[in-house]
Amino acid sequence: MAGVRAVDRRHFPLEDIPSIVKLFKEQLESSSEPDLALLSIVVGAVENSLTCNRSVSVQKETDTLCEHKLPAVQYHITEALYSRFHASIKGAVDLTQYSGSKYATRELVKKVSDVVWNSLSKTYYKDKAHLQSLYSYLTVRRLDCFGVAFTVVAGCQVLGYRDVHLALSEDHAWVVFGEGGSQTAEVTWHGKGNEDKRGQPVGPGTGSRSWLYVNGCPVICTRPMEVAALVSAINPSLSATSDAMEVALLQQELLWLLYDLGHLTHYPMAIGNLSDLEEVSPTPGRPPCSTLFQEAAMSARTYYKNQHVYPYTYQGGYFYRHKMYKEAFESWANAADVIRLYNYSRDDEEIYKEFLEIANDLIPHIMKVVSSGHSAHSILKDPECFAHLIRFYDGICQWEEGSPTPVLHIGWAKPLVNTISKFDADVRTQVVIECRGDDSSEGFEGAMAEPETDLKDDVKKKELLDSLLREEASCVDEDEICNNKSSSGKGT
Ligand SMILES: CC1(C)CN=C(N2CCN(c3ncnc4sc(CCF)cc34)CC2)S1
Repeated sequence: MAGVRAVDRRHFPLEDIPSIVKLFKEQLESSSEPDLALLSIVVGAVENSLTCNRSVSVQKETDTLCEHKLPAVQYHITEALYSRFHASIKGAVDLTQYSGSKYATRELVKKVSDVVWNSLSKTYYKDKAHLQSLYSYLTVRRLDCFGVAFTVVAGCQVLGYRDVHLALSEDHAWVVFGEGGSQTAEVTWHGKGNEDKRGQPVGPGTGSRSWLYVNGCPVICTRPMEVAALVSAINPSLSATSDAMEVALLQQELLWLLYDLGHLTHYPMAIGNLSDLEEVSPTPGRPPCSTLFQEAAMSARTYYKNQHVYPYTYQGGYFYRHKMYKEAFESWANAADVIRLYNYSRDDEEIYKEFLEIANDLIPHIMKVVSSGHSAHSILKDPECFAHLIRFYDGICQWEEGSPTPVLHIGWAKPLVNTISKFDADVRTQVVIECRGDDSSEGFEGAMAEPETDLKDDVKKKELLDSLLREEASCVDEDEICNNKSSSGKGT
């Protein structure tokens, strides 16, 4: 039985960001484990008070830079919620039922998941914001899918199990437990209308090569990384168009604390979250966000066999917003090099939407913007840009190959053909796209190499490309293609 860790009164009331950072620092540097329940209740209380049922006009008045006063987090509220969580978990789980082993069993993990699951309010909108913390769970009995997984891990910590940890893919969360974290268990739901698999090991997901389980390379959290997950999950959004600045600043400060303590090194998405915050309001003396986006990508390559997509879409989005279009193409091509060896399955909608937006919204927008200019340095005359785009589209085509669910449809073909046909033949023929043979594992590693742009023709790929252009020409305005071709001096 874990001793009930008294909430340390000394820190309260928490009235500003430095006092909350100090609480987190002490928890992270104390000898025993950081207390997930305590920290989640505290940041959930701050987030709730600053984002829920607040008129934006009020927000404007208090947004002066000098005062970062937060609505005070009182000791007695925190202590009451903390005790309520301890009592509900310990009251519902009779530990004498679960052998004397210091390791959790599947039955124990499932029991904690059931206690959380069955205590949630019956009907609520699961995708709403601000449902990720223990504050939400303990006050309104509402949690999102990540929140359920996090609360199960916090519950197991209350029961004294130090082996139960959060496992994170880019769109799902589950737990590992047992000696060496060798066992896995689903503890929450995923997506809409899917039967939950709670209690089952993370099974065929990895076999079916679906992105949802990142091909066996999830982020396996330590306790401090679970703190990083709860901090990453802080949601400063006040509305679809505005954020509560104090909540964003709190999240940024806490992420820097975790970064400095080394707890983000193996957590690419948390580094990406910090980079996004730094892009909006850079912290003096800290690395630029462009460096942080690169660190996130390096973390995914170093620790997760480059099987994560988001580090490259974080980076591509940054370059796009800063009109660094060639760099954006390269990041998106790197993202496609990740997805190409997955098979698209029904659980992968989130990443499908990500690639759809890049291919059919962001790239067409770039093409429109650069087509108006006539600079000699235009990306339309740059063979490396063309190479990045081909690598991007080819990665999506290969993603579809062998998948149970189709990816491409006519809606993809029009923007694709429009984009490619913006590059003149004399630019296209400067690009070599070497086929990396059939060994997908070799091809996979190779995919990370820079695309060859030697000035040699690769007949096979070029024929494929031209046939694609010809074939799809019927669906795009004939004249437009012909005009483009005639301007490049080369008919089909
Ligand atoms: C490039 C982007 C579209 C920008 N934000 C992105 N994300 C925001 C933050 N995200 C995350 N950030 C930290 N940790 C986690 S764990 C997880 C799976 C559900 F548990 C998601 C996620 C998800 C991805 S990807």
